[in-house]
Amino acid sequence: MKVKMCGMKDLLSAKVAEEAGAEFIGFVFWQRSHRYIEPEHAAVICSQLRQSLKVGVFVDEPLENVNEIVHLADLDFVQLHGHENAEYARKIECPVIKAYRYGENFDAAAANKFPAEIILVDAFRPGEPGGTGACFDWRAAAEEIKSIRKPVLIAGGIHTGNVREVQRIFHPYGVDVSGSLEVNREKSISKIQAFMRKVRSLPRGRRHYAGQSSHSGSDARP
Ligand SMILES: O=C(O)c1ccccc1NCC(=O)[C@H](O)[C@H](O)COP(=O)(O)O
Repeated sequence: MKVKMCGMKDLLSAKVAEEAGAEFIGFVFWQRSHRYIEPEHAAVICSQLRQSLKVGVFVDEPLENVNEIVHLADLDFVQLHGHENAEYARKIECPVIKAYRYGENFDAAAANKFPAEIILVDAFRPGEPGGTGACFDWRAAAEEIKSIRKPVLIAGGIHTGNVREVQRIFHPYGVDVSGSLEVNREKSISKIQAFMRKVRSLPRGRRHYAGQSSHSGSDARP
């Protein structure tokens, strides 16, 4: 099961996450988030990452800004976390992760059709596009999420104490985690390391049922 650690704001945390084995490192380019990072700062951090895939998180951002940051920071993926449509996504100049919020806009049929490499399912909290620390109703969502024919990242309120349950219910391609890695809104080195230790200690169950694509292999690169 792959791990995306999101909301990195400093080089040390990003490097520790990479060294601990996180396959995806996320940077939030939505200015209203406390995890917002200036694109130039993110570009410096990205230039120091060797193995992890670099993901830029955007919320209804003008397309030209997104593509400018893709090239500035040499992003591997853009994560669309707002209400961006398919036409917008097709114009992004790198592979796309499309986020849906269970309880708001989640629709497995729409996810299957959306021009995205990976689908992320997050919790819905009105007025907060993401990074809420809330879980969605995993059991209620499980059957519908099973019908997604692409790699799926499960997000929302995941921590060392519940990631085993996420694996048991979904057997997802990966999990996305942010808030539980923080102390006083800053990433904690020990929490990053503890989360990766926990994930690596999980029994290797059956593989993800949806989206057995090239992303399910050991190399997550597009
Ligand atoms: O993290 C944010 O502040 C954020 C703001 C706006 C849109 C998306 C955002 N985060 C996207 C992520 O991929 C988070 O990791 C995901 O929502 C899970 O966060 P958490 O519940 O804190 O683990």
